[in-house]
Amino acid sequence: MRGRRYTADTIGLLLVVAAIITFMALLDFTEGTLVSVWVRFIRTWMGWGAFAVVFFLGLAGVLLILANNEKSVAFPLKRIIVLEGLMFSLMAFFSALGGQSLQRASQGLDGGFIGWGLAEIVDRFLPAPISTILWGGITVVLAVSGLGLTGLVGNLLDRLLEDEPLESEGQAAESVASAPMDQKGTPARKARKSPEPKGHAELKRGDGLPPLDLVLPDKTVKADETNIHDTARRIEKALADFGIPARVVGFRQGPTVTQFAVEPGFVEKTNPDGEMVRQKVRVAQIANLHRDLALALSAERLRIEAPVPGQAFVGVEVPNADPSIVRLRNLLESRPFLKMRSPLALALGRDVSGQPVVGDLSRMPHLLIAGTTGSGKSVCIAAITVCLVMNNSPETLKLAMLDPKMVELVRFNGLPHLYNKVETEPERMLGVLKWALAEMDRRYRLLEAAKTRDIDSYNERAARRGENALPRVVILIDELADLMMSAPDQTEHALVRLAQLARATGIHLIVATQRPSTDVVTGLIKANFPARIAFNVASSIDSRVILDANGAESLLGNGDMLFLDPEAGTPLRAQGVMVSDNEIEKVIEYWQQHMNGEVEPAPWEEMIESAAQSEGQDDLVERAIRIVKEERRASASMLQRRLRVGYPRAARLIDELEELGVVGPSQGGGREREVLVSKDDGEEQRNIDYNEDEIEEDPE
Ligand SMILES: Nc1ncnc2c1ncn2[C@@H]1O[C@H](COP(=O)(O)OP(=O)(O)OP(=O)(O)O)[C@@H](O)[C@H]1O
Repeated sequence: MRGRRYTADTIGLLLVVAAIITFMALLDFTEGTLVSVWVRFIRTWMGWGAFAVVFFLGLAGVLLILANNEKSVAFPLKRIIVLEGLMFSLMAFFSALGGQSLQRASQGLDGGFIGWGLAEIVDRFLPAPISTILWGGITVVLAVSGLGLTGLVGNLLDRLLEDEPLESEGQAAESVASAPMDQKGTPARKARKSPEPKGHAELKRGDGLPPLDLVLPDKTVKADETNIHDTARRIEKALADFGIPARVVGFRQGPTVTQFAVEPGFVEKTNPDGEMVRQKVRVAQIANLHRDLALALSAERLRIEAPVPGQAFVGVEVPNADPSIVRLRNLLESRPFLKMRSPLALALGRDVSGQPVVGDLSRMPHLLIAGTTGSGKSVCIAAITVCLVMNNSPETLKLAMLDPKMVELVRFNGLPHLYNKVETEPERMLGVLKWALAEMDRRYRLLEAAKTRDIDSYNERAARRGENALPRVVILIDELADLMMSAPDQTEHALVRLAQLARATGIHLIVATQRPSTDVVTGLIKANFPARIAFNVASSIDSRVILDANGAESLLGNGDMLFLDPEAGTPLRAQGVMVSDNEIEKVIEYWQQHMNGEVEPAPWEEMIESAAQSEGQDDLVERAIRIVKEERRASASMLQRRLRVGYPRAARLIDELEELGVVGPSQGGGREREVLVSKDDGEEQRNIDYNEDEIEEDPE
């Protein structure tokens, strides 16, 4: 590895030296047997184009050295093609200008033999001076396109090369093999690594962002074809033993599971008229056999996707004997990730074929994560955080982290993106949510004053006018249950209101819980968090609470997840990204070195202080919410009476309820306010779930 690195550096250096020597020899500053032969050769064939050779040699050398030292400069193929074209058209143009003389070409003048040949071809159809003007025109267009990379040709090539696969990278991704199988279940062609893109990373990453080598790359894992072949045979046999003819027609291997494509066969039945008819096996028959298949394959757990969306087969997902770890670096460089072109692009993991699973937080626009203890939630939140801070500076992205578990997220203390430090006490966390609501309102007022629709247009306008842009804010909560236990109504209403309205103002929520019960993930919360990640859960009931579908109970833990993208509709199985403490430290260190790191007091400090001053207030708010829900009307005087508080306090409470979205705005004239939440919010959901509890856990 090290040897290869030095070789590349040496070749790069030799190319640069060759460029310098050639340049000097072209100007007659140096000579030598070899050098003279070389210079005569390029002068004769390329004429003055020989200077372009110097340029290309030098450029190739510099790019090679930079790329080898992780500082690769984006140099797209289209630019190379345009520059090459420019070189040839220049040579033809020189030749045409020089009167298209073969004698001059042989003396190493004009465009040399090549330039003369090109000019001669065109001259046959378009005699001078038209051909000269034509070559001049082509040269100008290519020069503008190649050097400025705008132009017609650049765009045209853009289109032509749109589907060109990016060069595959040195450090290949996790094993991402897939192959069809022949009749006997043998892989019909060698499993191959799918090309993992690279090369456009630097182009898309903004200036001043941390280098990608701060985070780890994937390790290459080869598909074990013998094992796969064997498992395919056992799946077919197990199904046949239950009277289900089916064929394994392919497989896709991901980091933790291999998905076998099972094509249902036909069974022969006698119809009432005594005739034999062929009937296709129903997918449900295969899906119902997941336990028997797990037994036959001696697999701990097995998930059946029946059918695989958009495919004509059933997917049987068998755990890999040797699961591999998904790392962040290759995902950050991958084409699907870069293609999102979003500052809030999230690299979540790799699917069952090893392809990157990515999502755009600004479109989700909030994310709910659930899973039992030890299933991978905290690792997921840490990976998301690292992914976000690898792509955003502390000026453009702010994070608020709430971690009642006090162990997982505190590792991020000191990160300049973080407001103050990770909050670990429930009372302070409530303060953060209240601040977020106030910040959202403040931002709406700013957007309104600037007559802009959302944070993007606001920031564009601010940039044009040289004003301060608004940073995006991501609030990460590592355990919702604690907050919901201490102040259920306030937490729910704050989360719901933020989830409903905060998107346009650039505030996003990422909320995790290990208790996907309906008193934590209430119906209202669920309805407002359409993007969800389910890690392994205890039962199919929990799985339905999170995903509205079974499946998460069959996951393997350790970052094995189902990602429900609101735009896709069906949950996608993936292995989550893992980031190590070391990677987190490096990224924090990078940002600390690049920012003048004064930790400002948290913006919610004031709110927390004022809350502390009026002790017991939270309790009062909770009671007020309950009362307006019951009474279906709300006014300060009613709260004054029911809560036995003074009028000013009751009026403040009504304002707080309005802020929380529980009651509508003042209608004037002392009229009662509209109650915006139904009495059954939360309750309704609880009832549904009691009913769901009655559903048999396994429909089998
Ligand atoms: N993406 C992953 N890849 C590999 N291993 C993982 C991954 N995610 C989690 N693990 C393993 O699972 C362990 C537990 O993960 P994590 O701490 O994220 O669980 P959790 O769901 O947050 O649990 P708790 O709710 O108890 O905090 C990790 O220490 C790690 O060993």
